[in-house]
Amino acid sequence: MPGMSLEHEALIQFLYLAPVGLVQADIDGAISMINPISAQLLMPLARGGDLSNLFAALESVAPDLRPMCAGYAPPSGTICDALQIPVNAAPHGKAQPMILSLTIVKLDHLRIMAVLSDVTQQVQRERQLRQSDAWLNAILTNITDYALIGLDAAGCVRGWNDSIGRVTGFSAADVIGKPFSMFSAPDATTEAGLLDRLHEADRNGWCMEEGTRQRADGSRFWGSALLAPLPDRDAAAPLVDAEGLKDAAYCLIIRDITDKREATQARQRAVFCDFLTGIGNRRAFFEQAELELKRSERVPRPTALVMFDLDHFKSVNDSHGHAGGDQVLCHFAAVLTAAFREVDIVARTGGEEFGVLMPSTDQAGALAGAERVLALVAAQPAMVDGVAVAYTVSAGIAILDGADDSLDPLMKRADQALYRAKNGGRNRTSCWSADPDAQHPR
Ligand SMILES: Nc1nc2c(ncn2[C@@H]2O[C@H](COP(=O)(O)OP(=O)(O)OP(=O)(O)O)[C@@H](O)[C@H]2O)c(=O)[nH]1
Repeated sequence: MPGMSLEHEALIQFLYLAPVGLVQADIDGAISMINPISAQLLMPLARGGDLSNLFAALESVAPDLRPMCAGYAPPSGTICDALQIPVNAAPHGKAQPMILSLTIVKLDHLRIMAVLSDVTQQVQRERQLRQSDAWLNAILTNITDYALIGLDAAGCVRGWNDSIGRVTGFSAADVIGKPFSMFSAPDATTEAGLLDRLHEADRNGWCMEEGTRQRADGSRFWGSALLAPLPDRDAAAPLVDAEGLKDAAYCLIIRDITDKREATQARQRAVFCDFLTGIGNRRAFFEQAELELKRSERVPRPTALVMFDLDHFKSVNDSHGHAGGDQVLCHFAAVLTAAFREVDIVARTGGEEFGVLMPSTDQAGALAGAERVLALVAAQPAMVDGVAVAYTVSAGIAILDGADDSLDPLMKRADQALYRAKNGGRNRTSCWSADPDAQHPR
């Protein structure tokens, strides 16, 4: 029948193109059909390259196949399922002994079908995973400068290893059930920042950050935090032994790297620091702010931008020289650093223009921050060659809008508010509003 031959042709084509080895044989192993992948896998094993019989071809590596098939009584069914056959003779050019996976299905009392694949790499990966487990266990019990913490899906502490006490000074009673932000200094993180880390770990498989951490006694250290989601735990085979860690959703490893901080910061300074003031440069501001904006897109939260511009700076330069003007800029950068949190992104975005992006901050919080800066500048003039130089600054504030798809519209609004503060007489703050008359002047 033409239909039959078409079907047969399609089957043959499928067998040839299948990404695994397929062999059809009779119940005694005599091969009636073999696809190229099977031939490739079996050829090096078959004595004299003879591929007429499946059992004979595999004789040297799986001698019990023939009796296994002969002894399989049911009329049809799976004779063996993903049987791993180590091929002792490593193939040419490969140091790794090869491992074949073999499944044999009895189709009827006359025919069997075999599925063959090379699982060498998979087995190697499984072995590596087991090694990692062993390694992780070693960390848990032996290494002392890491604190290993198990977190639940919401980022709250479930368990820890003994070294948590050595690294952070916290005891079990202090940490259990608390969000992992408790290990960060309060001004170095926000509640939403904690969720960001969990999302980033979920998306990328891990998340690593460095920052100021806090010990139980309030003292601070520079620490790295590696956060990794854990695969679903099999209760019968816990990955780690410590109480509370085995069912954790995330693994957090905190390390005290105070001694490496200088090297890390020197590298970052070269790329992301303003050469004059030492605070973030324009590039750092744009990169970090875009990142922050993406985070607030995923987990909405208020985000504020404050743009500062020194007033009549040209006349500061004219009176005290360009070098004197530089010292005033440095003074203002130091004021900004003191006035804002570590989590805020503070940068010099232009000549005498500075930007501060404040995560998880609403208009009232941003306004308070800007007013704090104006008060500090008024209270502590810059010192230029031993002479006090009084100066003032204006600030424009804008809040991230759900429609903002980049930093540009937010900056534009903050600039408009800043322009209004300047026009309103300088040395003041202004919050952007869609209605220009309603913009909040100081
Ligand atoms: N010392 C110093 N001056 C700078 C630097 N970058 C920009 N400037 C000066 O900053 C001044 C900015 O002047 P303008 O934009 O006219 O503004 P302004 O005099 O501050 O007046 P308003 O902003 O309107 O209050 C110019 O004189 C620039 O030369 C810098 O790195 N160091």
